[in-house]
Amino acid sequence: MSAPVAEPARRSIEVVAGVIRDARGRILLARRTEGRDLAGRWEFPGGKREPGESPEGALVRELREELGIEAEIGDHVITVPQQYPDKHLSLDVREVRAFSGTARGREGQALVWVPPHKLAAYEMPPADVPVVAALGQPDRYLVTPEPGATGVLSAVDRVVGNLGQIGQRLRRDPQPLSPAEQRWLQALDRALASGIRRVQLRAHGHDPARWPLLAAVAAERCRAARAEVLVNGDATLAAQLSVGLHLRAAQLVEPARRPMPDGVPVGASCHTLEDLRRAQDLGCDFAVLGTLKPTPSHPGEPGIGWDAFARLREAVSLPIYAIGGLGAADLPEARRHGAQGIAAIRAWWG
Ligand SMILES: Nc1nc2c([nH]c(=O)n2[C@H]2C[C@H](O)[C@@H](COP(=O)(O)OP(=O)(O)OP(=O)(O)O)O2)c(=O)[nH]1
Repeated sequence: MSAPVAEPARRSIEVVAGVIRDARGRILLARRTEGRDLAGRWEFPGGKREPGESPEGALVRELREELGIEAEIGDHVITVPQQYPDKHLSLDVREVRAFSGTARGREGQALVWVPPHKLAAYEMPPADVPVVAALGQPDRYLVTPEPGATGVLSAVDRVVGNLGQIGQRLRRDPQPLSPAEQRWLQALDRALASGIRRVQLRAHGHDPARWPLLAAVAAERCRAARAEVLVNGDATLAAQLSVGLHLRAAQLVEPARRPMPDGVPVGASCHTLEDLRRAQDLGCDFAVLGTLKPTPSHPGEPGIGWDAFARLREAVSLPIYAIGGLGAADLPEARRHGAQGIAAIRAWWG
């Protein structure tokens, strides 16, 4: 009998990279030169941390060597753990608060200054997808709670064929909304006023005949606040309201391709590595992973904790929100484990 073949040991590298902005707010990317791993891809300037070096010290040295600038290191943005075929990467990204000198590619690398909203158009290594999202997308994802007790519906309200008209009517005359629904909309308004810019409209247990109408009004309020909206689970309703779709984990097995057109946001709830891989294969824009900590809404579930979150996150190249028993105080820790931020009902509800 032959001895079991040991898996080849994977190298582990720690890399620090900087977000360098010019006076116009554009961000500097450098192109990886030929003959190196991931050649041709664009990256945030930086490099490997040497033994004994602090992350800040390593970044100052790398930016001096690669670009000829003297940098002042600012806030932590995100640390992305990422599994590559031949190595394990930890990519620690920092803002560069200020720098002196003119950035030049001193190692023959091409440089480009990119407006933040155009970063996603540049082909970058897998670990940079969560970095670009962390720089431009909300770190708080509100999941709405159940709207509560419902009122009486008129026959007209039951006709959900023309949501646009019904939504218009409800906005002019809020009478068809029950007191519980009105309180729910007021809480949504407060959440939007507090700065929430990504919302999942979810109404487990709400009267399904009333939900499309309430969702239409809620979507309109989110739009007015320039918040992105995704409807939980219902692709037809999402299309009728012209909003995004948030897939439940059980729905990840159904579609063979992205269920909404490009440009319309698609999120997914994930619990396992398989869920995350499916979400990535489907072309989801982001995922929600949990449950992170024990929470009253999931009694008996211990929560996976941050280390397990990071191990799951590193297997895919997706922005991922952590969910479950988390709030604003957990945002820095979330970013240290590669999370886009925190998804929550209670913590973000008005
Ligand atoms: N500087 C930088 N590196 C990145 C980014 N994204 C990303 O995956 N990386 C990876 C690519 C490399 O594997 C590693 C940076 O290593 P390096 O540039 O100092 O050295 P290298 O090419 O010799 O890397 P390696 O073969 O030793 O892994 O980090 C990024 O945005 N900036």
